[in-house]
Amino acid sequence: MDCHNCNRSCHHAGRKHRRRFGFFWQKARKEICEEKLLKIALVGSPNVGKSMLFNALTGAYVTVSNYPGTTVEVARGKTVIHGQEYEVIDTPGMYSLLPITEEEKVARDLLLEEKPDIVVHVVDAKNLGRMLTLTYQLIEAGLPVLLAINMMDEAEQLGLIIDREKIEKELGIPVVTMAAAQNAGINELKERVAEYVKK
Ligand SMILES: Nc1nc2c(ncn2[C@@H]2O[C@H](COP(=O)(O)OP(=O)(O)OP(=O)(O)O)[C@@H](O)[C@H]2O)c(=O)[nH]1
Ligand SMILES: [Mg+2]
Repeated sequence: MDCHNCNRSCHHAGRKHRRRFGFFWQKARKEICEEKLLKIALVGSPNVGKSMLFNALTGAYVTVSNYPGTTVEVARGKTVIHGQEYEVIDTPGMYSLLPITEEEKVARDLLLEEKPDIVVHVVDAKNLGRMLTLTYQLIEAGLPVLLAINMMDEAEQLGLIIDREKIEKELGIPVVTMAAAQNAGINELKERVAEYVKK
């Protein structure tokens, strides 16, 4: 049975509520399901650390399937932030919202069709300037974007200075710095995601 609010066959459409509401279950379920599975999509160029961030967020319960009609694999998992469950989608690498490769087309279609509650644009801190082009495209497309500047460990080794607050002001979206390979900045990212979806 699918839940009316979040369109999935889920635990809030399950036995617990049915037992509680008994005969009136069918009528009542629309009102009682306040919980909604929110979606986080991880997007960005190839090799920036999307899958590493995906693994850090989701842990063990992950499903991988081909995007319909393609050979491109999309991984989905779950994470919980402050008691709220989120589906996390690891999208194939994309350079632009105007797709050239099949991977880019899948990533673009996923964003348009799945309407994520938050789009985390993962970028490589060492190539920030070049990668911000996609950030602007995502913002212009009206998507709820959060910028995650990854590989800060390598950027720091190179002596690069990244002014997170300044970038945040200029872009007008939340910006976090992180090093997914070292599990650094993951909690900060989660906090900012929670803040963003609350608004
Ligand atoms: N030094 C460093 N390496 C990282 C970090 N995050 C990811 N990597 C490395 O970068 C490489 C690419 O990471 P992935 O997570 O596979 O990148 P991706 O964005 O999923 O790449 P595609 O799936 O090809 O689009 C791997 O070798 C990771 O170990 C980081 O914060 N610091
Ligand atoms: Mg990947």
